[in-house]
Amino acid sequence: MTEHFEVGVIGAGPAGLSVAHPMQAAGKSTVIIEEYLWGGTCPNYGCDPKKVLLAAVEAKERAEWMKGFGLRGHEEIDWHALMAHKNAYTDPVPARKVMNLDETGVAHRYGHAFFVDAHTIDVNGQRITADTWVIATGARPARLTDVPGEAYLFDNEGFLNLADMPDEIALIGSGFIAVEFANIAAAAGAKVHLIAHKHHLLHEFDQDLTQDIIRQLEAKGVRIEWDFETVEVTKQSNTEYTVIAADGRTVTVNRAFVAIGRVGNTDRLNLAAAGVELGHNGIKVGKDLRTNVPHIFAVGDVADSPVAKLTSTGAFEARYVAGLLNGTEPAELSYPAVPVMVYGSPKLGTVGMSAEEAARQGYAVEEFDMTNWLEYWRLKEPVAKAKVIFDHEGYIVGATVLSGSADELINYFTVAINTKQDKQAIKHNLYAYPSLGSDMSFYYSGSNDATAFGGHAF
Ligand SMILES: Cc1cc2nc3c(=O)[nH]c(=O)nc-3n(C[C@H](O)[C@H](O)[C@H](O)COP(=O)(O)OP(=O)(O)OC[C@H]3O[C@@H](n4cnc5c(N)ncnc54)[C@H](O)[C@@H]3O)c2cc1C
Ligand SMILES: NC(=O)c1ccc[n+]([C@@H]2O[C@H](COP(=O)([O-])OP(=O)(O)OC[C@H]3O[C@@H](n4cnc5c(N)ncnc54)[C@H](O)[C@@H]3O)[C@@H](O)[C@H]2O)c1
Repeated sequence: MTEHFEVGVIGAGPAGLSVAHPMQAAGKSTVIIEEYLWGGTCPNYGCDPKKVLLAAVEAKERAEWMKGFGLRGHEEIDWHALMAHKNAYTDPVPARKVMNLDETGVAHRYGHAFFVDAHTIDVNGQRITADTWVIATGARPARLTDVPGEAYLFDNEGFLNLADMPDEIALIGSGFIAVEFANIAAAAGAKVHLIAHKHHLLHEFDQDLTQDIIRQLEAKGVRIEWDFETVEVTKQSNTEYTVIAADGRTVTVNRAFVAIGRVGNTDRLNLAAAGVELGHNGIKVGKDLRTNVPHIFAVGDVADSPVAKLTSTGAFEARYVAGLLNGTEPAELSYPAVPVMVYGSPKLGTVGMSAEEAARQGYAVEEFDMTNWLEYWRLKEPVAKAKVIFDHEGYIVGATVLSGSADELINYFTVAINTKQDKQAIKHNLYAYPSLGSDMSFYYSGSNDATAFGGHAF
């Protein structure tokens, strides 16, 4: 028997769920299909568990800064207890997502979905038709090709579920995941080798500020293997693996992980049966996130859309498609400024125009050290820097922030960009005092006394 719905969604990650719920709420019969963990990458084996683990790393680091300023002793990460804390967050996620679907009345089917024709999919041999399909199948870790022994490598899911932190690990990659996991593993006491195949880390970020990230990683004992092209991985035992480079260098560890980017889950959808075309980086979509087949949309990591592949952007795209289908969104999606964060120690956040692009456009780049701001000074935080870009009219158009609270501060700059604020506008906002917001406001008021260890000259 074939079931029919007005809207069908493939993939129950942040993007799929963010389109399914509002469609059902608008009275459209909606079904969502998931083949693995309800909730998808972010809450199960991505952003959220990573940030839960980071809680202990941040607490340990903050305690270290305060040594001699009111704290003494030595903090150690108890990986088993930390994992239990993480599992207390992740274990209930899939069941909770299903409960939410039941509460809002979205039908859900468990299994692998693939197209039979442009209106029909197959799940476990059952046929489902829908007037509108939304593909939200996300992405999976890219793997090294033509590397013997590659299958010995774990990925992000393996790392975020490690029952024990091995004594020595290798992270192959030099992007978000490699840097974030290197920081967590090093704080948990592992000897970490970060294997970069070129001579840079986080190449899409401000390369001046990434030097601080490199210094901080090295200070924590992370060994960065530059220009290391992995050609083979060998297994000596269940707890000993060797990663071999083209130039003969070797790194022997207890566990090695791969984090070299992600590829969209497009290959097992039988897209040809639906006539859906691929772009360079996922499913080809127009400015309304419609594929070349008018009743099929793609959102989130799987869509070849012009933004960073993040939970925030995926959910934003999904809400847009729901709004478009419900008649509340315009025919073209326009994205606000997208803040992008690397959750290392320190954290690195960026939004809007980069300093490099600003130099090309002749825009003003204001660079400043924030360690004297009260919020940073009281914590004895060693590194806190920012670069803020102003256009010719004085409006903020970009910012990059490096500090333990960069994830919060970048949000202020994101709002400043989206609401077209200049220095004057920031000064005219009232923020809770003392807080990062008030520090920022004082900075722009010119009343921050940079020479007096964070004391504000009122
Ligand atoms: C380690 C890690 C850390 C991250 N940290 C952050 C962060 O801090 N901040 C941030 O914004 N982003 C972060 N991300 C990125 C974020 O997780 C993704 O951008 C986000 O999950 C994308 O959502 P999505 O719904 O498009 O895809 P996904 O979350 O991947 O969901 C897609 C779902 O579709 C299912 N599926 C696939 N194919 C089929 C099929 N044929 N049939 C049925 N179901 C199918 C999958 O099983 C999956 O559950 C991180 C990613 C990783 C890996
Ligand atoms: N904080 C966050 O928002 C966050 C955190 C983690 C992941 N993510 C998302 O997940 C995606 C995947 O993260 P990622 O770190 O795997 O990818 P990435 O795209 O951030 O970085 C991949 C890195 O691997 C390197 N690389 C490519 N091929 C290689 C090879 N053969 N050997 C060694 N290095 C190689 C690349 O030069 C690049 O620096 C991110 O792009 C992002 O969309 C976001």
